[in-house]
Amino acid sequence: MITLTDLAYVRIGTQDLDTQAEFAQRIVGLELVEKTADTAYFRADNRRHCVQFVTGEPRSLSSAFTVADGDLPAAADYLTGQGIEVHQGTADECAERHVKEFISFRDTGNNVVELVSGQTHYESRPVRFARPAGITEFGHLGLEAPDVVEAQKFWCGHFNIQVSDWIGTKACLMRFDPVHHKLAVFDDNTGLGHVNFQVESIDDIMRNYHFLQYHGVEIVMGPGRHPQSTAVFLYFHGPEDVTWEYSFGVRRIPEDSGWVPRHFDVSQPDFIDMWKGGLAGAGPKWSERTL
Ligand SMILES: O=C/C=C/C(C(=O)O)=C(/O)C(=O)O
Ligand SMILES: [Fe+2]
Repeated sequence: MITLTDLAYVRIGTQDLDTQAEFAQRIVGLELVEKTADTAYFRADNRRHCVQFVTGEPRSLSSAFTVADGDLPAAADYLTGQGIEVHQGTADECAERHVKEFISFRDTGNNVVELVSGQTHYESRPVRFARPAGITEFGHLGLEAPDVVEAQKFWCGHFNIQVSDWIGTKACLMRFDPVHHKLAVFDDNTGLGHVNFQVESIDDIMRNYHFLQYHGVEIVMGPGRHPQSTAVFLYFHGPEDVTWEYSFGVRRIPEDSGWVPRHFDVSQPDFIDMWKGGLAGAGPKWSERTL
């Protein structure tokens, strides 16, 4: 069993680094920490960076979690013993990621996952956000997998991960600390579902909504409120199909709470947005009535 301590970063390939970098700053509001000819790093909290774009094929490259210093060799042995192929990060790869050490492997959705130790943090320097989106931290990652049940067994079987909630068998929201979920797996082929940032208030959600609308950014969903985590959310599309999310007010589940995962019924109109609860049994549309 491997103990995850935090989320570390996500690495995303891009065919248009400049556009991604401009969107991440001007629209998402992140701090650009460093940009070279083929990579750009973005900061949202004390981590030196949590998002890295890398020139190449536009797809998710890897998602990373932190383990305690000294835990990586045992983690590598454990995964190898389970028949999972493990790559040991080289010195150059570690330098590129700004970590002391990392290993990588593939999950059941064929997503590359990295376990890192010694991620560089800037504990005292405030984040120089490119705009006041209200971001407080890198919140969670949504990954895709063709079989969510199999993915859940993988994550809960090998890591200190527990299920917080199920959305049919279409999604599983999982935690490894009191936050309702830092990892969500969605039913799809493979790849990155979305990148979440927590924001400070519900006002930030609404201000960001108007800001995104003003800029003609495609809103995927929201503003709404997830019944699972009770977070108020706003999802939007960036270049090359990257989905971003702001959310506020994620539920915390204390370790001794005896939490039992709930199963949300995907046939209900409010299954992922409790503000749609009023649609249940709403009948024919008033606007479409025949006089
Ligand atoms: O599709 C459901 C999403 C639920 C939540 C939540 O409860 O906050 C997410 O943010 C997520 O899974 O990403
Ligand atoms: Fe989310």
